[in-house]
Amino acid sequence: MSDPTRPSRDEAEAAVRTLLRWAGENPDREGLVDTPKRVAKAYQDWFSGYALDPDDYLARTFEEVCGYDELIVLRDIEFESHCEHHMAPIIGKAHIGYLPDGKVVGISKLARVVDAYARRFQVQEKMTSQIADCIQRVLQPRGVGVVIEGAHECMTTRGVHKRGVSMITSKMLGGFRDDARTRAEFLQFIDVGPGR
Ligand SMILES: Nc1nc2c(ncn2[C@@H]2O[C@H](COP(=O)(O)OP(=O)(O)OP(=O)(O)O)[C@@H](O)[C@H]2O)c(=O)[nH]1
Ligand SMILES: [Zn+2]
Repeated sequence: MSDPTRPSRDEAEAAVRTLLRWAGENPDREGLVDTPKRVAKAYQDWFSGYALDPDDYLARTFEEVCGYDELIVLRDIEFESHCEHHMAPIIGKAHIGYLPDGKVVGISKLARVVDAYARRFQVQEKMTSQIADCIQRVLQPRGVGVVIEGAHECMTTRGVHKRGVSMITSKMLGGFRDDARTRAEFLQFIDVGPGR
């Protein structure tokens, strides 16, 4: 059911015109006349995650894996998100590991879970937790580890103006939290950081 409090597309486009005027522009000049429409369309893309239920991606599992019970790692999952404080891009990579408990998921589904959370307004810590909690809740593996490396444009193109800074966050659950060897093996597999 659609949310009756949600603004219409016309209202969203009018808000973009207001911002353009506030920046000192004339939204009626040729180059800008279609910009509110383009921005609304871009928002539908950047924030498409609100319409998705990430749990759905993990519903289909496979059990014919000949008893495979070791670490499964998907590293370097690129994502694009936006920080909820400044609405500025966060560009980065997520790395996910889990210890299966009798069933596995198609690996693309882990990347889909990342996107479903990334395409929202985010704080990196929250996104890291959301991804790990979703995998734990739905797949119920023996453990999950999520590490995210993000570059925050609110720190590079404005404010403190620091380039080349990465924020690294991690969330470890189950065996990844309790067993130092599992955690170490995961971190060795993903080998986070430049120069690897
Ligand atoms: N912990 C955390 N902080 C973030 C994230 N994205 C942006 N921030 C920070 O959120 C903070 C918001 O601080 P405020 O003081 O309210 O905002 P501000 O005046 O624009 O701060 P400056 O960025 O320092 O100019 C800033 O320090 C940002 O660097 C994130 O994902 N996690
Ligand atoms: Zn920010």
